[in-house]
Amino acid sequence: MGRKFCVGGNWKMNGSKDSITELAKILSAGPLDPNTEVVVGCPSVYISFARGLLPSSIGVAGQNCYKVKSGAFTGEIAPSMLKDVGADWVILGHSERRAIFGESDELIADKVEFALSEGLKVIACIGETLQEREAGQTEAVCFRQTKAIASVVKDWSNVVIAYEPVWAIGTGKTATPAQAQEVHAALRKWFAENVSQAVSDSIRIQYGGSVTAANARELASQPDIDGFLVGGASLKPEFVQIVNARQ
Ligand SMILES: O=C(CO)COP(=O)(O)O
Repeated sequence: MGRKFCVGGNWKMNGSKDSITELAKILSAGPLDPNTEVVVGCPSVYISFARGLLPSSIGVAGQNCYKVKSGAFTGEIAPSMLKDVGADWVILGHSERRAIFGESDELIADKVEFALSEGLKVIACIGETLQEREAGQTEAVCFRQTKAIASVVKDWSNVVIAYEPVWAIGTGKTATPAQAQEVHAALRKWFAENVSQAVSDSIRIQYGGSVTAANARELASQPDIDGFLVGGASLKPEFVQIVNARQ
């Protein structure tokens, strides 16, 4: 269908100059499948440093940003600042932002809208908790989160959706390829019915949650999985194999 496979690494609050230097060497050596778009989500204080070491083919993302240009918002970072230090993407709405920092659908939508308007590309994260899955609410939760994001997006070409079931994040409990495919297909149908067939056909939907070199190939073979958002394994040499999962 012509959707370019897109693999993101989300380093979360990990790393140092030393470890980023090592990782950049590994990613530079690759080789990385040229048919896969690669982005790494870097702690904001290291973006400039990482950008200087990574090959230009790898995009760099912030892991959060605020919803306005500048001002009295102690501790916050503006999209223009991320761009200024070398990021071209931002990850927004990660479940850790939602759960630990109390970010609402509405705040995330405001951030997505502003980041896009400032010229950043956005990886927008959604996903249900275990409790929600067990209560049969997986689709309802994912659709509600997606709807909030969709309400502010006009041009979808700079948006990637990351479906990350919260129960699979950092737990070693990966969704099975069938479980992930089921939600990805449901999301694509949601886009066809609520946005447009063209966006449904072109939007890239990543899977995230305990992706490793060992499970990436089978997940990548699913028709509606267009890439990954990788946490723990993105800090390791196996990230190269995950990037190359479609080869
Ligand atoms: O949250 C994630 C990526 O954003 C997934 O994390 P893990 O790959 O460590 O489970």
